[in-house]
Amino acid sequence: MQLHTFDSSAALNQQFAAEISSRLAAAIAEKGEATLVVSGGKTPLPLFKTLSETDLDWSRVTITLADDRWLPETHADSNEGLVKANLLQGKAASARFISLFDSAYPDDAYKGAAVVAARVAELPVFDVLILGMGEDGHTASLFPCSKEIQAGLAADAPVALAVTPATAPYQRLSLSKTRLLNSAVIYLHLVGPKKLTVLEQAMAGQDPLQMPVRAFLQQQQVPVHVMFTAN
Ligand SMILES: O=C1O[C@H](COP(=O)(O)O)[C@@H](O)[C@H](O)[C@H]1O
Repeated sequence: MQLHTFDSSAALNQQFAAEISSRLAAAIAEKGEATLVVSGGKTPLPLFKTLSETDLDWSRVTITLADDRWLPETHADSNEGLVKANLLQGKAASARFISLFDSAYPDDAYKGAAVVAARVAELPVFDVLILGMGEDGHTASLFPCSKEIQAGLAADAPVALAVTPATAPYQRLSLSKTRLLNSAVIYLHLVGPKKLTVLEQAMAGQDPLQMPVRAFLQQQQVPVHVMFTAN
């Protein structure tokens, strides 16, 4: 794991967006297409705006989420709604988006999970994966408080699974550890001093069931860059 610390959110976003677009451009040059996986929550909003203003052949980029709340995109807490309103705009408006929600089962992520998993299974190796982290050490929707945590971290997990966190609202749809690790590079995007304290706690112990973000920070399969700013 490499920790990159920035003086401000503006400096982080500028450097981070440049790095992401350069990796996506390299993937397009090599394969004709690129895949970007982002996270929801409050942290990535300014990054999404910067990315949406970045020159790139976005029509060759497929974007999906590491996780989402099981909600229609019109709901204020939908990560899909957030991405569509803030990232799939401007220069990035032509990117293809793969939803982690299925309106055929609007109230039951467990019934819809297989349909979403089939969509995600068609995607190649993720060229760029951006993860966030909660103060309980969850990442994507791999929550330590959920009964699905062992399944989500298992080597033979399906690519996506339904999750019900005990300490956070809504049923969720999360990509599994195995699918998330099928990435060329992973970025962990952290803003604020509390997130640094949680990162230090995650690095100080080993059990991913207690802090699932450890499954990404403490592995050797995929390079991980932590992009951090205190403010
Ligand atoms: O519940 C979630 O939280 C994490 C962190 O969110 P933030 O608001 O602190 O940035 C996020 O990465 C995840 O995608 C989301 O579902």
